[in-house]
Amino acid sequence: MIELKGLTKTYGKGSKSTTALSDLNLNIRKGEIFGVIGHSGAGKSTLIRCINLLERPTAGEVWVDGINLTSLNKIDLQQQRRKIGMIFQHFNLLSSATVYDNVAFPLKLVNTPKAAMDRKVKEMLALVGLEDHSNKYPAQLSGGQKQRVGIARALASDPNVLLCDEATSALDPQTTDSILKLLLDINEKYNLTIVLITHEMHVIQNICDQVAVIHQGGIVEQGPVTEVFLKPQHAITRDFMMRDHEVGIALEETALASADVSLQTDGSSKLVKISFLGNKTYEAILSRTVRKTGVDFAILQGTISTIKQVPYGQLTVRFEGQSDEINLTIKELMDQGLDVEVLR
Ligand SMILES: Nc1ncnc2c1ncn2[C@@H]1O[C@H](COP(=O)(O)OP(=O)(O)OP(=O)(O)O)[C@@H](O)[C@H]1O
Repeated sequence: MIELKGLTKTYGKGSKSTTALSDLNLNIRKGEIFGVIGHSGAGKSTLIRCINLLERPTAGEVWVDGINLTSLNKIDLQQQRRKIGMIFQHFNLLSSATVYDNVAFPLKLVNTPKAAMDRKVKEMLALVGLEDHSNKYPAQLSGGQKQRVGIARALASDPNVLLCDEATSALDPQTTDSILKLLLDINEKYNLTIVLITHEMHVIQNICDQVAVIHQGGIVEQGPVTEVFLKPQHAITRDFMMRDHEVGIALEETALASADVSLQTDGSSKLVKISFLGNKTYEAILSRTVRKTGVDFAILQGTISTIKQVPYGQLTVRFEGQSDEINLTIKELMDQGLDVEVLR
């Protein structure tokens, strides 16, 4: 659906130039919610603005729906851009226009007949739950309501793709969640491809199918959110996880220290991290297994949460017993579909 090939963007020239994106490649499938996460200055805004060519890449190609946007002339590009909606951190609404006129704006630009425009605007306002606010001005709305207008406006032209540029960064946590829920509903209802950039892991965790981690203008890690979330490989990804789970990480460090003590006393213990996904999170797999193998365990740290409404759990556990019994326990857990990482 969206393919970025060798994307490079350099701002400025000579010694004062900054390379924001460097030979970046990315593939986004139709109907996916694809999140790009990165620290400030990593290149997120540049990347998302290159997808609809609000920013022209210095080199590389942008393909959307089988069309190479970078090869189009101005008129053809304008036409293709209508199929790519965009929402922004600070909403970018017309302050002197009503909610109705803000949503109608892209339809007026292409001379949509009045009756069709009225139908579409009302449909979009109902979709975002603002049908009773159509005569208000942006200044009379809350942040979440302003973003809902932004979403209604972006969807009014029936786009195939919605780009979200830090769309919830200016909102409080509760409003953020309601906007994320709306994006998820829209994705499901219209099979709309959504690309979002963010610096917040919980945004990715809430609604994304796939995630790419961007650092210094390149993608350093990418994959299904469940995989990247449960087994972060790159230091930058781990850093993001740590910010969201600081307490858990601190406890894990304590657990590692306690394992050292235990190892010094009897030698037959192992510290492991067990990850559960889906319904397995709620099953009594661990207790069933240790009852069978005769191993004791101490739980040193644990989390249960959800990734895009799928439950997952992570436990840091110290097994104690004969070393062959411990190894058998680990094997049995893995055979039952749990992910087990031996920490020490
Ligand atoms: N118009 C510009 N002119 C010059 N340099 C720019 C311009 N826009 C971005 N940059 C530089 O490109 C790099 C990437 O910036 P970009 O805004 O894409 O990062 P970001 O990940 O979106 O950061 P943030 O989260 O802070 O918005 C930075 O070093 C930035 O200073």
